[in-house]
Amino acid sequence: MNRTLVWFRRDLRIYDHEPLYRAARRGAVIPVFVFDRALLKHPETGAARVAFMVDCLRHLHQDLRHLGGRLILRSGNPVDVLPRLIRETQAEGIYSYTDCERIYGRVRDANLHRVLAAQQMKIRWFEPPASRSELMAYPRYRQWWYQEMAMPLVPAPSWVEVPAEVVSDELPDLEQLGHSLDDKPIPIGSTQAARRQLQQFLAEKADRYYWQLSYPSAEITTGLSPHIKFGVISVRECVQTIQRADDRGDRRIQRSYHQLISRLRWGNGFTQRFRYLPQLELRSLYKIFDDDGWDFDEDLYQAWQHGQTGFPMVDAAARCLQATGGYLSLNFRSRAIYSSFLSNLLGMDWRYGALHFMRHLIDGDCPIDHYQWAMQSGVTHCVDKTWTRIYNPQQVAVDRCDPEGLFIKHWVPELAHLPPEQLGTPPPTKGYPEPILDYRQTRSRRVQQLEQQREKFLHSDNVVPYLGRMPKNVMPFGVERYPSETDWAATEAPNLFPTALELDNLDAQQCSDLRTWFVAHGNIASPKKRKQKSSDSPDLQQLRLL
Ligand SMILES: Cc1cc2nc3c(=O)[nH]c(=O)nc-3n(C[C@H](O)[C@H](O)[C@H](O)COP(=O)(O)OP(=O)(O)OC[C@H]3O[C@@H](n4cnc5c(N)ncnc54)[C@H](O)[C@@H]3O)c2cc1C
Repeated sequence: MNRTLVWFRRDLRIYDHEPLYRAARRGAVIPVFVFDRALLKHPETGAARVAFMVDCLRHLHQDLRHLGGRLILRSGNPVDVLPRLIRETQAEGIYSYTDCERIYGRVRDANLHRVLAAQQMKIRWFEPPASRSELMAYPRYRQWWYQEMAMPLVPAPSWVEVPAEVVSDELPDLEQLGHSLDDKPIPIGSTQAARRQLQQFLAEKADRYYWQLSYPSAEITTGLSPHIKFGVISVRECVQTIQRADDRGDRRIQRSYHQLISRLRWGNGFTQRFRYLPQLELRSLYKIFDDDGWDFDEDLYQAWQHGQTGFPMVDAAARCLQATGGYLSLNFRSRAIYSSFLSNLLGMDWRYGALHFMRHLIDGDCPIDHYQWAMQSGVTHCVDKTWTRIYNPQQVAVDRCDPEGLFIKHWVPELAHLPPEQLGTPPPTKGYPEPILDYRQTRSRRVQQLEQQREKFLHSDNVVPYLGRMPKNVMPFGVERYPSETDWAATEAPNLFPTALELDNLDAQQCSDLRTWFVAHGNIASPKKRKQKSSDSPDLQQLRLL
């Protein structure tokens, strides 16, 4: 009987999983997950996310059990573990999805490729839905994405036969993986839980989602992000479930569905950008922003991390992130206000912020997190000059995101006695710090700086010469702050799989296609246009600022 090893990574599900389905049709399967120290000890790895992942693995094992199989767990470097497992099980080779989340994973997969080839062993890579190897312009990708989402889901295999003699390690606990819990509540990690979340959203929240997205206290979003990060549910299944759901002819629900599907597409789009340009994990999109350098002040960084800036909306977000890992309670808008404060107003390198987020977010996903950070810092979509988004963290933030002050009062109880209209700039209060910066001054300094930096490339037809290149040194950001396993990064300019775009070899058409990934698109109104539409109802105005 044929035997195939199916290597799970961030695709911890049995449904809509092509490698598993095809392997099961070939014969026996060895479904394996490898606890990889390089990832467990990456500076951006957070304990809460590892705890969630362990729960996903527990449920994946149970789901495989229902199909007659089980999950085989191993620990070590996959480049050593997998060839050994192939030999031990006499499997013909490995089926797996490609993964473009991190440079580390792409270095590992290139090494694995080489080691397997040297031993005449095979690996077959599958493209995850919504991932493309070739460069295409963003509008075409967007169109293709909808076609891809409409493809039938791959069914779960009817049976998974795992050879009886293949043994698995025990599922480790968090301490055995080198982490300890920091009191963040961990949601259940399973396909069933993700499906329940989505159903609950459709039944109870869809009529308000679009309208209350900016209010963290409304907790109106789906809560799917950690599940999507680990691939416990496929984005395609989410999209099809939403499209099938009854909208009851309600325009509000239709609008919410549309908005949610767009957001799912944005997430995939960020991964695709990383596929083209893995350097985005370590660098700003345009070289000039890193060449000019950033400010850094450890005391201010600490104040920002611990919610001691004197700006209640920022401090509430800071404390919420540390206490909850952001799950459901730290929505897009509060993440954006919080991040903009560090990079724009304090002028600090966005990578310090992205690092802190990744160490705490349960849904921490490198392409989304790093790209969002870079976007909020104004160093990505800036060919369009209007795209300077510096959030005002004072009363404007309270009025637009927390008009009743519920979020702030929950996380900054020192201010619970104040009315909402004082929460933007609270009067001196015992136990609560004075503001650590002057908003107007710092904002205008940043706007000036960004405009000067952008001048360098803003009027060029071809921006590719100005983009940051893949660095030779791939050491992750943050290794000097947190003990990490980084032997893999010792090689200069390592090979990557999938390979990155070679920016210096693009033809004119490719340069122009690439540019479309980094400009604002038609369906996103520029701040100027939003102002012109100010005759809209307050609800509509507020939403356009998302
Ligand atoms: C600085 C910053 C860092 C962020 N870091 C992450 C991160 O590490 N992981 C992460 O999943 N999201 C991140 N986001 C995006 C967004 O805040 C979260 O996706 C959302 O809060 C997750 O909750 P949800 O699944 O309930 O959201 P829902 O609104 O229900 O969205 C469903 C899914 O759509 C996708 N999505 C939603 N909003 C966005 C967005 N703005 N950009 C890209 N994809 C989106 C996500 O996959 C999300 O799970 C970040 C945003 C900012 C501003």
